[in-house]
Amino acid sequence: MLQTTPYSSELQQPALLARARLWGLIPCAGNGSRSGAVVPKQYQAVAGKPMVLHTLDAFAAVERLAGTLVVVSAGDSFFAQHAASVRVADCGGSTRAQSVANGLAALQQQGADAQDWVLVHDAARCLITPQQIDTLIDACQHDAVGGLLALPLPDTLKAAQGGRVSATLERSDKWLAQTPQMFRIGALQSALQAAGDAVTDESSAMEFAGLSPLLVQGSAQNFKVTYAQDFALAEAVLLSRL
Ligand SMILES: Nc1ccn([C@@H]2O[C@H](COP(=O)(O)OP(=O)(O)OP(=O)(O)O)[C@@H](O)[C@H]2O)c(=O)n1
Ligand SMILES: C[C@](O)(CO)[C@H](O)COP(=O)(O)O
Repeated sequence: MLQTTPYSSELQQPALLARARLWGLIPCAGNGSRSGAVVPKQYQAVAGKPMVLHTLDAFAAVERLAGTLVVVSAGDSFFAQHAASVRVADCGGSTRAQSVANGLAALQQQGADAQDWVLVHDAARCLITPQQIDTLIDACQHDAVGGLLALPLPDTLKAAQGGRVSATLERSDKWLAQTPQMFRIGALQSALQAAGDAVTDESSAMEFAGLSPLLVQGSAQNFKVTYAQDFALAEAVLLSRL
C-alpha cells in the first residue's frame, strides 16, 4: 500500500518523489518541568515574546514549506489568545513521541500525503534559523531516508559510576541530536508505531526500523531550552541577532 509502505518501489518512482511537499511539525505539548518555569517553558517570554513564537518565525521564513502545524495539549488556549493565525492541533500526548505521532495524523487529515516530507522541530529550540532549516532540507531532500541536524561532540566524554569517572569514551563517532529531524511522513508514522513511546527523537524510531538517518551539522546555538539558566542564554543570542 502506497500510504503505509514508504520504501515501496512505487514510492521510489521519481514522479511521486518529486511531487513531495515539505511540512513543519512543532511538538509544543510539554510541561517544561526541568525549567522550573511557572508556565510551560515554550510560552515563557524570551527577548520580548513567547519562546515558541521565535521558533515559528524561523519556520515561517522558509518559503519551501507548504505549512507548519503546532501540536499542543488538549485545552491549551495559548494560540487562540495570542496568535490565532497559527495552525494548531490540540492532540498532544503524554510523551513527545505520542505528540509527534498524533501530529502526523493531524497533518494528513489536513491534506499532507504519506510521501511528503515532515520537519519535526521542538518548540523549545527557539534559536533555530531559516538558514539551518534550509541546510537540512538541501541535504535530505534527495536522500532515501532523511536526516537530522546534529552536532559533533565538542568535549571529552566520560562515563560515570557513583559520581566518579569510570572511563573516558571514544567520542569521534558521537553526535548530539538536535531538531529539525526530516523524514517522509508515512515512513516516520510506521517507524514511530513500531518503536513505541520511549523514543526521544524521530531518528531513534527510524533507527529502530533499521535505517540510518543522515547527520547534518547544526549549530551550538540551536540548543534546547531545558533548564532555568537556558532562558538567559537564549535571550542573549536572540538579542545579538537583532
Ligand atoms: N508530551 C510531550 C512532551 C514534550 N513535547 C515537546 O517536545 C519538545 C522537546 O521536549 P522537552 O524539551 O523534553 O520538553 P518538556 O517535556 O516540556 O520538558 P521537561 O522534560 O523538562 O518536562 C518541547 O517543545 C515540548 O513541548 C510534546 O510536544 N509533548
Ligand atoms: C528531540 C531532541 O530535541 C533531540 O535532542 C530531544 O531528545 C528531546 O528532548 P528530551 O529531553 O529527550 O525529551
